[in-house]
Order: sequence, then structure tokens, then C-alpha cells
Amino acid sequence: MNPRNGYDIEDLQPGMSGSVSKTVTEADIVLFAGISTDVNPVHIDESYAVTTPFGGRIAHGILSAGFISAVLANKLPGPGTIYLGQTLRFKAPVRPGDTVTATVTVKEVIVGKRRCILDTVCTVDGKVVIEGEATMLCTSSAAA
Ligand SMILES: C/C=C/C(=O)SCCNC(=O)CCNC(=O)[C@H](O)C(C)(C)COP(=O)(O)OP(=O)(O)OC[C@H]1O[C@@H](n2cnc3c(N)ncnc32)[C@H](O)[C@@H]1OP(=O)(O)O
Repeated sequence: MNPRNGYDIEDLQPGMSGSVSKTVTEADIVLFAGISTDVNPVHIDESYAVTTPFGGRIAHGILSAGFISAVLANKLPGPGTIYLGQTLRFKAPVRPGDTVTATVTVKEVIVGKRRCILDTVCTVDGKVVIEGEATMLCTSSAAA
């Protein structure tokens, strides 16, 4: 482990995983619209959103994807690591009140480059809402 309790590249093995869960509130969606400046009416205007195939407001996809960043930063690989890339597929909507669980699983460890590839998935009540892959630059015990 590195001094901030993150995993060094030498600590990582395929199959290791970590998760966080967070309930997405109406306030989260409004705050995220302000922070991101993304004011798509499907997120913030219920009278419009009910006319869409979603039948009501849905969360910004990137808001929910932020929970993937939270697991990567806080748990696995954890503090001290750097986000290099992320693919995302938004498979199903997240609605106000939904509890999103983001789970990351180590898929590949490239010790020589200090790179780690992780499968990343977000679920609501067991249903996949987001899937993709993250690339991280990890700390190394060899460089300490
Ligand atoms: C500007 C920012 C806006 C936002 O942030 S909006 C919020 C984030 N986005 C969402 O919440 C959308 C979540 N996704 C969905 O709700 C569903 O997804 C859809 C309603 C868009 C589609 O669902 P369905 O009509 O049931 O389609 P299917 O039967 O699941 O798939 C039909 C074809 O479309 C491909 N596909 C579906 N979703 C994705 C995706 N996210 N990325 C890439 N491809 C996708 C499938 O594979 C398949 O393809 P094949 O016909 O060739 O088998």
C-alpha cells in the first residue's frame, strides 16, 4: 500500500473489486445541473420529462458515472492513483431516489507501465445502468 492507503501496482491482482452506493436525490440532480451547466430538460423539467419515453426526470449519466470515479479514488486502486481513461455505456436510466452501486473489478495489471485496467459497472436494484472500462495510473512500491 502507498502512504495514503491506496494500492500500489504491485498489490493488485485480477479479480480484486470494490464498491460504493449512493442514493441520487432530486437535490443532487439540480446541483449537478448547476455545477456542470448541463440543463437538459429531461433532468430538471418534470413537465417536459413526462412527455419523453422515460416518463419522468432522469439523472445526468455523468453524475452516476461519478460514483465510478469515487470507488477508484477512495477504494481501488485508491488514494494516490490517477484516472487516465474511461469508457461508458448508459444502459438504463437512473431516476431520483434510485440507489446506484458502482463496482470496479481489476481486469489487467501492467506492472512495468504502472497501469491497471478495471471493469466498471453501476447497478440499480441489481440492474446494470452503466458499464465500461477504466484505465488507471497507479503508485508503485518500487518508486517509493
Ligand atoms: C446529453 C446527456 C444526456 C444524458 O445524460 S441522458 C442520461 C444518461 N442516459 C441514459 O440514462 C440512457 C440509458 N439507456 C437507456 O435507457 C436505454 O439504453 C435506451 C432507452 C436508450 C435503449 O434501450 P432499448 O430501447 O431497450 O434498447 P436495447 O434493446 O437495450 O438496445 C437496442 C440496441 O441499442 C444498443 N444500445 C443500447 N444502449 C446502448 C448504449 N448505451 N451504448 C451503445 N449501444 C447501446 C444495443 O446494444 C442494441 O443494439 P443491437 O440492436 O445492435 O443489438
